Amino acid sequence: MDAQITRPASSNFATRSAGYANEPPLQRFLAGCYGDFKSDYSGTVADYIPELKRANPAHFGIGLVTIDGHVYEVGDSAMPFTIQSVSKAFVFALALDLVGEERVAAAIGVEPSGEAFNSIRLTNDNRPFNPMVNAGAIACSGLIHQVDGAHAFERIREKLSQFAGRELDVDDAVHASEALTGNRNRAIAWLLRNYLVLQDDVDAVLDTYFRQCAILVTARDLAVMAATLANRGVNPVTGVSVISPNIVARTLSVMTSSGMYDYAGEWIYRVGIPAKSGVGGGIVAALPSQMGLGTFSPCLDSHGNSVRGLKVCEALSSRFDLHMLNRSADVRTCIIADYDIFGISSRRSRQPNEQQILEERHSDIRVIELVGALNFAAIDYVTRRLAAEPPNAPLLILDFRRVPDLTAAGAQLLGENLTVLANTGVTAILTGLETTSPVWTEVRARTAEPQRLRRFALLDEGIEWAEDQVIYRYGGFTSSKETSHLGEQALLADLAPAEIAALADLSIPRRYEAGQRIVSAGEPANSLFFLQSGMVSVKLPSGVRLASLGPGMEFGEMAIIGQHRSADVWADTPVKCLELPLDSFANYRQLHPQTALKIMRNLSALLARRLILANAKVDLLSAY
Ligand SMILES: NC(=O)CC[C@H](N)C(=O)O
Repeated sequence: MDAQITRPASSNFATRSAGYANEPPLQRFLAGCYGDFKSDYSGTVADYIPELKRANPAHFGIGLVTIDGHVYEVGDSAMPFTIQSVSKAFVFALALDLVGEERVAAAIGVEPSGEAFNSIRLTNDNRPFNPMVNAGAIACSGLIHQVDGAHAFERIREKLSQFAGRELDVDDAVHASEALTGNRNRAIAWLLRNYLVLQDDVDAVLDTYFRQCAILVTARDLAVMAATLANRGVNPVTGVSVISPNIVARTLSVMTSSGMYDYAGEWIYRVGIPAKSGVGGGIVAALPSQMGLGTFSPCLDSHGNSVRGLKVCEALSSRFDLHMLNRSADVRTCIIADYDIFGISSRRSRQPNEQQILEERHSDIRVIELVGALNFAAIDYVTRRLAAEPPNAPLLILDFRRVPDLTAAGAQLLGENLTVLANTGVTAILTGLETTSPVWTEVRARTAEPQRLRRFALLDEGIEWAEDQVIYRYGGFTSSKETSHLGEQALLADLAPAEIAALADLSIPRRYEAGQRIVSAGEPANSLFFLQSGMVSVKLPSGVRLASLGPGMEFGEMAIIGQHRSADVWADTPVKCLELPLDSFANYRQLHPQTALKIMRNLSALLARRLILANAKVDLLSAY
């Protein structure tokens, strides 16, 4: 355990920073803690396990891992030491996972004992008080042994490795040392055997327990493990789902009430972060939905908790107000935008009669864009806002593209609300969700009126579908199969029939199959197109749709003023159009300057309209 310090405390992060020259304030704070507490040699190194006596009291490492997987490290954060009792939290989680809540509860309580970690006292019904003291932890190892027998330890090592995000090893010397001297634990184990809390071979269970305590970790590992608990069971560094959120909640509960042994009450009062300590000098602390902390310093106080580790936790909690019960959240921030479609149509360009319907009925479609992980309180707010604020649009779009998670309670409230709305004729359109999205599955399962519930991957698709419903309802639908005459083209507005006929003569009739690319971004722009029937979509090479066009609309018209195509145009249906080569058009312009002027004026009007629409969208985006 006397390996060299691999990285000096003060410089391991300075070289890492990129971008702005200064390091993040939290890194500075942790480095400050290291500086402030490293000269504190109070407490003593655990010596009842002889091998632990060899720990170097100077060692001091801090790791902190954020919910998005960023790792802060200071001091001896890469120094290995034995996990000892810190393992208890994670092995408890594993036991719950393997044998289920009922069997765990039958064997082990969840009451704080108010006694030292190695207390031999059991509850009145002869169970260990909780899984965070030795008796309860040995009982947990026993439960896992009942399932896995000789492979119990390997199962534990694997699970802890997943929590840490790397393969963990064992310190054989510490294991052997405790196995040789751990008679008090042996006494506890035999007592548990007497009450049938342990049902397997006592020595085999004890060996599993001793070995699990001798697993080697670093402060960084502990921080990742804690962050996995803080992140509802998903390791934020590896992205691996290690344990279910339900089990995480139970594990954090016993850490809160008993993680720091007979200091647990004081700890939760002063620091307010679920934590677990071990006699190897480690502490894990997990602040739900924010971060995980891991500290290592071998000198322990009279409760068996690392002195410097306690100080780091206290300093961090008080400096940044991290007590878990001192929290505030403004649910109102979960709605980032709430609007009807006035001026904000989908990217599908509409025929004039369709456009007019949408302009009149814009308040029939309400869009609410949600943001952030949504819980019970946030969805309650959304449902109240729907009840209180007009418009009572028959088409309600809820956009989830910025929502990473919806709790079961949130899904329940939303499902109930959408059911009630459906019964009053409202169709809910959830956008930003793939078919496989758990949010979609959850909400759909809880909405009793599935025919009034729709889903689209993109908000734009949802708006387009809603627009179609409005247009259909008010009788204005123009079939994409309908054919338009050249005179209906906006670019040719106000041209006399003879002028239009002359242009038609210069054009080449074209037909395209559905799915065919008509124009490619980047190629020379040497013609423009008048769409006579069918639908086309203008898309960026990335696949983002800029517009969908129908009969009577032109595309590629930017060729008049630009050298290259700026986007792809795809046929969505079979398409019939007229292609007007630019060189023919150039000749025509020279011969008919007055007609050309009208066309240029129409082009300017088209571009102006597009700019007004784009401005409305920019305005909407910047308003939130
Ligand atoms: N508090 C602890 O870390 C105790 C663990 C140690 N292996 C023991 O059982 O005594």
